[in-house]
Amino acid sequence: MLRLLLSNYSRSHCLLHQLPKFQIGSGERLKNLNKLFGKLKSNVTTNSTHTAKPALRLKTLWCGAGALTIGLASRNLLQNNFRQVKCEGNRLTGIFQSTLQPDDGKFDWKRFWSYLRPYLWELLAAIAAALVVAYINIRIPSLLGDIINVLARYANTYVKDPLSNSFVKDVGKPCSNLLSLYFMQSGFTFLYIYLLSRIGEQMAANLRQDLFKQIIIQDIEFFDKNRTGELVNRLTADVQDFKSSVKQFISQGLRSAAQLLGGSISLFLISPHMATIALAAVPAVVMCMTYLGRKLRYLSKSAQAQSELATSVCEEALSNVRTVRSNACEYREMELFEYETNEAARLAQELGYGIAIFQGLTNFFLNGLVLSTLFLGGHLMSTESMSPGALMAFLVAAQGVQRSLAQGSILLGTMIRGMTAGSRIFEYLQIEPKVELLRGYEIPPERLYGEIRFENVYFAYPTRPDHIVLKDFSLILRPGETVALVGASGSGKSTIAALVERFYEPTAGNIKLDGYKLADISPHWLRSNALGFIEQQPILFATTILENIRYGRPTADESEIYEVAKQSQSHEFVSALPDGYNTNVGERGTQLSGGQRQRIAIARALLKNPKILILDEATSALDATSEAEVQRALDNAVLNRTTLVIAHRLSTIRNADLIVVLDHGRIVESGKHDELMAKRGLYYDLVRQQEKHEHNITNKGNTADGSHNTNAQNRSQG
Ligand SMILES: Nc1ncnc2c1ncn2[C@@H]1O[C@H](COP(=O)(O)OP(=O)(O)OP(=O)(O)O)[C@@H](O)[C@H]1O
Repeated sequence: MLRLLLSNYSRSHCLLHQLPKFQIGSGERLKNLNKLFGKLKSNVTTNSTHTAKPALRLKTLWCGAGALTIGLASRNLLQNNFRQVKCEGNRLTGIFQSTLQPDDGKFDWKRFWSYLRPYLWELLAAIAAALVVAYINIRIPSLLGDIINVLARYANTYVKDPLSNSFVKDVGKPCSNLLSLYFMQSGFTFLYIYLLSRIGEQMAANLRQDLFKQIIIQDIEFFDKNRTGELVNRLTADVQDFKSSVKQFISQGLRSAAQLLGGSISLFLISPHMATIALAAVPAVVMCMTYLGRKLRYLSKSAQAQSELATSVCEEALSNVRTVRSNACEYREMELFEYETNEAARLAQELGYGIAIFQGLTNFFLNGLVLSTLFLGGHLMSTESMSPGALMAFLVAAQGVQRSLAQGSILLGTMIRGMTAGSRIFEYLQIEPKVELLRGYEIPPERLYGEIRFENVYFAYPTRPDHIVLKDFSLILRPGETVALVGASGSGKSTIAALVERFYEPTAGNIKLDGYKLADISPHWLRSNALGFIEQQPILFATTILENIRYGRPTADESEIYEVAKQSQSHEFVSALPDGYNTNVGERGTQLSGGQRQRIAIARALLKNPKILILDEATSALDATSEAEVQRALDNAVLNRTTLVIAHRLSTIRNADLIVVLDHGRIVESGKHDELMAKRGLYYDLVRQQEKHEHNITNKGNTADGSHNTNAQNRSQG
């Protein structure tokens, strides 16, 4: 689908207005990624220990917290080993380690700030409102105390006439004060929650848009390496997690921080001596908690990566449901999904255990604080350095501090989740494509002839740099000529087409279009103006036929669309459909036959009126009748265009001006059809095989319907 998108105009055209905003540190990021991929390549065993190791270290730390931790450690170790065994022999073999990436990057605060900065005033207003609410919360107990004091005064008094009684007067003032505080509290609560939700939603939308932009402009190499499910997960679940954590952290964090500050000041005002002793232990506790927090962040990242893997299993199975069904693999997919989700749940539980232990330790520290206050305060009371009332007030204030600290430890869990999700989003935002879509020349229409030259091209796919696919490949495609590439499977035919499309860059040598190096030409211009690409199995979008054709050139009007539909032999069958051009083709075009999809794809390519056409085995997946129809469409399409045909069938080869026979990325023979037939080389063998194959198809056709429609006859009818 992405290749289609790149080779067409419309969606990439929209990118003109959405160029990446962030270009910082891409080199370093790529280096890190390369390192990471290098590591991941090593072997499954290393990876298994790699994921298990930090978890083990964390567990060693937890040992102090009791036997529960030891049980957990051994259980997890067993499960990690089990996972390695279980992954062998299923379609995820070798994949899970690539998603469980080590915690390499720190949270990018600078980037986070760049998303927050546009909403600075709203944020400041939200902070101010939250602080007012926190202040009101501190004030409310003392006003409640005033009311209780009045009530206590009248507790034993018999009131004859409640209205004439001074009680109403006495209680009226604190009550009206409290009421106005309640009003203010609800007003400011509304304000800060509303503002924070606005900021959160806008930030999330910006993040999603930037992430999508950044992903869709990546080189094809990026998509070879990353699974669609993973990418979609980052765009959805991670952005969602990040947004809710930021909102929660700011709103609750502000309240707790304000209360913590207010409480601590009260503690110092009541007894500076005891407050100093109580708070002396805080730095050690903070250090310990920070260490634990870092470990929890690693666990959180693994849990999120695993949940991403589970999503991609489900996404892949659902989007390829026909393949699943035809291989009767529903139950296998269920098992696989169950296994992956259980694994995600296990890791999330492990994180939950970590957070629970963290909070348990926090509570222990806080309770210890109360106990030592009592102990110390009692001692001070015994020496008459402190009154019982002051001790009581200190304890109440200490409890307020305790509550906000306990809340803080819960918030730490939220922060860890949010930072993990954020760093996973920022990780992709930083990757810059090697080939920029809009950078480069645009050849003026009057100088565009459509000559393609390969000059001593060497190429290896970035994912397999050691496997050289093209070796010293040179070829000229003259304007208006049709060149057919033939050769055994894996000989490099599709690779040549991909290089013309600039899906990849040659490792060495040059490819030129009308004398201009392809590397210097804008890939966006090239694909939207000069090249038309028709794949073996074209993919349509889940929209109408009209819009699918228009995808080739969004500015085209309906008459132009009907014209190319006629040229591609689509008009007749489309007009016969109940909704005509407004027929929805279903997901990936499944509601049309293979041949119909192919003809719509040809129409789409013709709408660009490209000088160069690339046909990647455009008819090889079709039956004889569809092939004849598509062939007629192609015969129209190639007229006056430079055409590169990746051929498996003799029909296309016979019409070609030049046939090039490839073997392991090298040209072994080339010439016209008859010349090659005469030479009896590799090409001859290929032709023999194909003639035999076509003969079999013809015989089958005869037996099935009694007709004598050979491929050749079909073509001649066309
Ligand atoms: N995206 C990719 N990443 C890594 N290697 C690839 C990729 N695509 C193809 N290859 C490898 O490159 C070689 C050439 O593949 P290519 O698809 O060009 O062959 P082909 O001649 O078109 O084959 P077929 O006729 O079967 O389609 C093969 O060894 C293949 O495994």
